[in-house]
Amino acid sequence: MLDDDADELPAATLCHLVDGDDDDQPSGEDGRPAHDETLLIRKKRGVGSGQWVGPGGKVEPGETPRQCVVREVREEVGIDVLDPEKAGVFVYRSDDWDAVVHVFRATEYAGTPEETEEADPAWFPVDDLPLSEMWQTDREWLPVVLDGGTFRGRFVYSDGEPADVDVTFGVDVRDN
Ligand SMILES: COc1nc(N)nc2c1ncn2[C@H]1C[C@H](O)[C@@H](COP(=O)(O)OP(=O)(O)OP(=O)(O)O)O1
Repeated sequence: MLDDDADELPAATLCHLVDGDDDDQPSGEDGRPAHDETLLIRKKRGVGSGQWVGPGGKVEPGETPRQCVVREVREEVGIDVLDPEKAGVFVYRSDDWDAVVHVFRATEYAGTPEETEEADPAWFPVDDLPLSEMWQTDREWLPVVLDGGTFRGRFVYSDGEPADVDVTFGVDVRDN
C-alpha cells in the first residue's frame, strides 16, 4: 500500500483530538466541548495553509512521530496531548512535496486551545466536519479515525486535486 521508498520520504504528523465530557453543557461553557467534537485548526502557513486540518507538522531530525505530534500540537494551539495513539499512515505525493504522514488520535489533553501565529483552533462535531474546506482525501479516512478505526493510504495530488487515491482500513499501524 505505501510506496517502496516510504521510509526515505520526509515524515510529518497529524493529530485528531476527540473530546466530549458527557455533562450536557453546551460547547464552551466549561471550556470543553459537550459531545464528541474534534479539534481542527485553520492553518495560517505551511503545507495546506488556509484549510481546516488536524494540528501537526514536520518531524524534526532525531524525533519520533509521536514526539513530533506532541510538540507540534503544543506549538500550534498551546495544549499538551497526553495519549496520542497511532491511527493511520499515508504517503502524500504532489507536484512540489512528498511525505509520509503519521496520523494520531487522542482523547486526553491538558490546557485550552488558543490561537497562535501558526493556527486558529476550533472544535467541530465529529458528524459535522468542514469537509469542503479540508484536504479532499480527509473525507476518505477522517470519519473512520474519529470513530476509533485505523487506515493506511497513498494519496497522489496533481494541480491540488487528488489524482490517485488508495486506502485500506482496519490495518495494524502500531509502530513509533
Ligand atoms: C492529502 O495530504 C494531506 N492531507 C492532510 N490532511 N494533511 C497533510 C497532507 N499532506 C501533508 N499534510 C500535513 C501533515 C503536516 O501536519 C503538514 C505539513 O507540515 P507543516 O508544513 O505544517 O510543517 P511545520 O513543521 O509545522 O511548518 P514549517 O515548515 O512552517 O516549520 O501538512
